[in-house]
Amino acid sequence: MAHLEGYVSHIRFHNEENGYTVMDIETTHGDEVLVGNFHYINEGEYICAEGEYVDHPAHGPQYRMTSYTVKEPEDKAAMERYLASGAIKGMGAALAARVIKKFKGNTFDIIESEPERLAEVKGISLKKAMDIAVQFQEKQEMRHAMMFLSEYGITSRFAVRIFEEYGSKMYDILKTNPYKLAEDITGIGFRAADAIAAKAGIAPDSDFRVCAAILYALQQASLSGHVYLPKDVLCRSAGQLLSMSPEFIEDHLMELVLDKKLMIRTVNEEEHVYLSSYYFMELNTSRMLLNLDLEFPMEKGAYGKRISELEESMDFQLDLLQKQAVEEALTKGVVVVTGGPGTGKTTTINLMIRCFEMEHMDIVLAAPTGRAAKRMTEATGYEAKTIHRLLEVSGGIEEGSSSHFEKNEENPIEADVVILDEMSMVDIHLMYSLLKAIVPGTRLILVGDSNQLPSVGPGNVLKDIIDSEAFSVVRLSKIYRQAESSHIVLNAHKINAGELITLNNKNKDFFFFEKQDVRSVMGALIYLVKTKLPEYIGTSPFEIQVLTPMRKGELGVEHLNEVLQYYLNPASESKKEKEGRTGVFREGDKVMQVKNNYKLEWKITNAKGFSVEEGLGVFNGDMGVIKQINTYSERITVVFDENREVEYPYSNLDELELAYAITIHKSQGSEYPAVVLPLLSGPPILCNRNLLYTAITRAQKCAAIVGKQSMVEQMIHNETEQKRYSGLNECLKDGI
Ligand SMILES: Nc1ncnc2c1ncn2[C@@H]1O[C@H](COP(=O)(O)OP(=O)(O)OP(=O)(O)O)[C@@H](O)[C@H]1O
Repeated sequence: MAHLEGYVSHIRFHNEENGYTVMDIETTHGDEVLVGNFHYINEGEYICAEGEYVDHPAHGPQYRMTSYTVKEPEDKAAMERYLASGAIKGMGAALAARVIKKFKGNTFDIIESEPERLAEVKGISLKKAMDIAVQFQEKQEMRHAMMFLSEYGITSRFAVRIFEEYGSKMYDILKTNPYKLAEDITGIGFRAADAIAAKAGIAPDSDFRVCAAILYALQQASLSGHVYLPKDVLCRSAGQLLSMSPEFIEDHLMELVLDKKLMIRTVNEEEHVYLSSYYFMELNTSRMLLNLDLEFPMEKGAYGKRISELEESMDFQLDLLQKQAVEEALTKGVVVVTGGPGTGKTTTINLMIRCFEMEHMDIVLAAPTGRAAKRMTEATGYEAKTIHRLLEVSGGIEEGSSSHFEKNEENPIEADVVILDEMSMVDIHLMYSLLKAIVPGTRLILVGDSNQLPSVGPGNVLKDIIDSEAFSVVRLSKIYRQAESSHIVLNAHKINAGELITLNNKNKDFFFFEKQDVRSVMGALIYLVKTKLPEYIGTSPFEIQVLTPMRKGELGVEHLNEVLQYYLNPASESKKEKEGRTGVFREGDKVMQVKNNYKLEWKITNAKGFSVEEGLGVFNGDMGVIKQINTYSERITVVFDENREVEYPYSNLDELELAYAITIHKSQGSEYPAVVLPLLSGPPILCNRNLLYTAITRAQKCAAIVGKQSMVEQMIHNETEQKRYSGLNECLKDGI
């Protein structure tokens, strides 16, 4: 063990995650390279480290630290060095020298206890003096906090968030109830908090621990789409987390109910346990929907006349259901139109729009994703917005709270009719936010295919609304898009009906390639994406979307992206790269935003590089291409649809993923010129009919399956949908 001490003259590298740092140290006998896990360190500080000298194979001799302390600067020279190091913003070398010259060895005492005196130095105003003092104090506190948190195994990245959230209360929270971190700090879950609690010596059967596990189990359930959990399911799942009996867990439920953190609703003698926020969200969604369902009396003759006028201007006859849909849209407050691909949903929306136009009504169209909104615009000739844009997302507020929209009950959407497409993708959060912004008197028309996968977020909104039988529902079933010319449509309907599909490749848009193992699937897939399909439909390989059921495994998203990146955007000297969470990002890569971020700024620039439009928000599922990686400013520029450019600081990179391959779940609501599906094997709970149906219906011009026919058949026969615990249906039925 050797001792090393000196000033940090330069920090060469610092990993936020684990604190690993490489720095140059200026010692009395020359410069040294010091490496180790440092949690908070600034250039200009004086370090006393214990450790050993090692000879790194690539970087040569260096000193590897095992423990260290930061020595407070005691003499004039050390103080001047610290102040001049850039640690305090607005203080450079010249100013630091003047301050030290004036206050000498008392400088730090003055900054701490009489900071106003700093203003006696030329170039420091009273305001600047106070600012220096605040920064100085924050640095001291932060270092102290970092050292404290590192003893609990907390990395610098989270330590900063914890300190910012709680300030000096943090010490108390860590010692008494570290589970609070799981509630308040994004990125810290129950398990991380539990590990901290164990280090803090908190008893395994403490109330805090059990309550935290219950809340965590419900939060995890919401990530799987559940709005509530039945009591027994919840107690079992929290019990498993803690290795405790469900009965022990049950005893703690009431505590959380009294604390207003949980709500319990009894339905058919079964107790449904909700996080309070979800309980009220569901209840209010139900109430607001029912309030919208007004009658708009109109004489039969009047709308009959409208419909005949419409028919006269068209080259085909409306079927009875389409007529019914239009009639109900004119006379009811809430109408649902559902049906599979090619059954005339878009045509029906267009008819409704024409009728509303005749009545001089204000019509607003929206869909959950940018891509779906774009399609709606093209199909109707009316501008359709994303629901987020319609609600006017405002930046600065975290996802999950519903108050991040400018449009709400106080500032509602001004329209006579709101028509929403791709309703199967709308989760309970979004529906609730949307309904808050629609006042009774506005008609709401919900269009979607209830056989698509349910929304990624919690809830089963479209299905619940249909199943509740509380509203007019028109189920379109006749397939109009000519079956013989589109095997995508024909096969989608067959799959939905549980019928096997013919995989003989005797058609123009639906292909199957039988392959028995991963290697052969991979080979065929690469050939299809890189060469065959771009030629066949006349597009670029980036327009061919690989969809897969899973994230993990050789045919999962992560591995497929690695392979496809290698073939479609290989490394080259001219392309910069940056290591991300799941792999390398490279200039020219196809990427996708994987969470809603209401704060990210985008801009559209003209040919001369001037910004012509700007806005906030990039949403889950938005796809783009990496235009530039700037290693100097540590930012990645991505160009999304409509040439929207977004700059991602490196710290936001976990919001991006490579998107050569994406999960079928993520593809919902989007359509692609061609889709390739590798289907070899997968867990039955995931690989069901719904999933195959959703994947196939994403393809516009061409769908190709590569894998085993038996797997395709298995999926068609597998009707088991993952159960979603959602109570909207019951609320609507009960009229609450
Ligand atoms: N009553 C009808 N008679 C004849 N053709 C019709 C009728 N209704 C719709 N069509 C035609 O059927 C085709 C499919 O209709 P449409 O695009 O409205 O279906 P969709 O349900 O919106 O399909 P998708 O969900 O795949 O977009 C269109 O070409 C449309 O013109």
